[in-house]
Amino acid sequence: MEEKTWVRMVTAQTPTNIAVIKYWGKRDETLILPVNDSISVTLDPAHLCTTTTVAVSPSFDQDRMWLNGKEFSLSGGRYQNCLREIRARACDVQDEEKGIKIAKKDWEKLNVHVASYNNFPTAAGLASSAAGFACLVFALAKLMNAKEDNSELSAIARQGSGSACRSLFGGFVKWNMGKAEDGSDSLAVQLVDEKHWDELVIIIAVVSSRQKETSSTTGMRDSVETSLLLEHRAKEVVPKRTKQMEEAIKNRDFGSFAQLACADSNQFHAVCLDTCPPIFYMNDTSHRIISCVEKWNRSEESPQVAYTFDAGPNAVLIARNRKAATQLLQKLLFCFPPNSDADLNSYVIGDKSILKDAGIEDMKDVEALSPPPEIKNAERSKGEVSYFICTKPGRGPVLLSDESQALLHPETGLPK
Ligand SMILES: Nc1ncnc2c1ncn2[C@@H]1O[C@H](COP(=O)(O)OP(=O)(O)OP(=O)(O)O)[C@@H](O)[C@H]1O
Ligand SMILES: C[C@@](O)(CCOP(=O)(O)OP(=O)(O)O)CC(=O)O
Repeated sequence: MEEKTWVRMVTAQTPTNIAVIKYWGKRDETLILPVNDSISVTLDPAHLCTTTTVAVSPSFDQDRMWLNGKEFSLSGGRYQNCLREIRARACDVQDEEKGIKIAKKDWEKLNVHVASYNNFPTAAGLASSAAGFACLVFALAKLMNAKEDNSELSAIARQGSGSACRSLFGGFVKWNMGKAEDGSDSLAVQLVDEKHWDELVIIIAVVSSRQKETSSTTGMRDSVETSLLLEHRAKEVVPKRTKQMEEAIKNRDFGSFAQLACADSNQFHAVCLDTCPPIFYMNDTSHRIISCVEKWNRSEESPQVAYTFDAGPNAVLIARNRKAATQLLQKLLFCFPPNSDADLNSYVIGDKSILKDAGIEDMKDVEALSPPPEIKNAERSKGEVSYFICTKPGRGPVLLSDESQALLHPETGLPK
């Protein structure tokens, strides 16, 4: 290794994902091995993603990380596991232009700096940990010239947070639970890429709430210990449902897709209720959103929208196409208008063209919306939803080669 001080950096961008067949329950807590397969859709990184820059330099005296601009400890077991696993796979690196030569054996002695930024709220029930760990592992693998493919990297990201393994791919992704005790076959594979079913539109209702009381990690541990329904779900329900979901996705069969996704979300929340002590992730607003979607779907010949809820009250609504998404947004804005002083521009974010298609330009248009005909005496409740994000299925991780997008300074390796 040359003694001259240098900094080598890599920047990556990784999407978040939402499960349509849920992961809930581990059979191994340390390796993060699940009790069932799960399937997710990757969300468009333009609206929800993590950007992470990782750097290495002989001048760094310890591993350090900054998350959203603030120093953040890497001492947690999950970060340590990811770092150890990637270091074990590091290879020789040679950058002639910068005069950098790192031999495989040197990686054990070199420290890294990590700076990460989420373009959406962290720890707000929008799966920042999934995008975050996937991005960390992907970026470190590229920095250290690890030769593993994205599926193999997903088995490392999984050790940061289970759901993170599914963020290594775009489109629809399956996490195979695997059988091996060492977790080597518990990894993510891409079912179809984001172009396969590009008609789908996703609207996320970020529901106003306090910080959740039970983290996913604790919640699923309690469910494994106490819920008989979870045992039945993992053994009898998910294996069949996963196959049916794969078929529905392959055939772009929205009717089956919606039925399976809604049923699986509802069963996951039923497992939470079946847990001792019971866990309540959804709130009254979540239930009202379910009711709106169910009534609309029943009033049509075939389902227009699927809903799914993770470990929190936010609704992820997947519309069969743009027309359905436009109608959905109109119904949602009727039932859940913003507070009177709110600005529409910050109430509906992401792909605003859907708002335009819905003919809504300002608050007057929201006030003038007609009640959804399928809901009797539809009420309007202001302020129950904090904001909506309009997005779509998206691509997997990418490297950002433009140095101006790096979050660390190319000479010091400290946050810009
Ligand atoms: N960009 C990131 N890089 C590395 N780790 C991150 C990143 N963003 C979030 N995390 C980790 O994830 C934690 C937040 O995870 P948590 O499960 O509480 O929330 P969430 O993933 O945003 O929401 P949810 O799991 O309810 O969907 C953070 O405290 C941090 O440890
Ligand atoms: C409800 C879920 O979002 C649970 C996600 O759990 P996490 O992946 O956050 O849990 P850990 O593996 O303990 O980090 C369902 C899902 O994403 O499949």
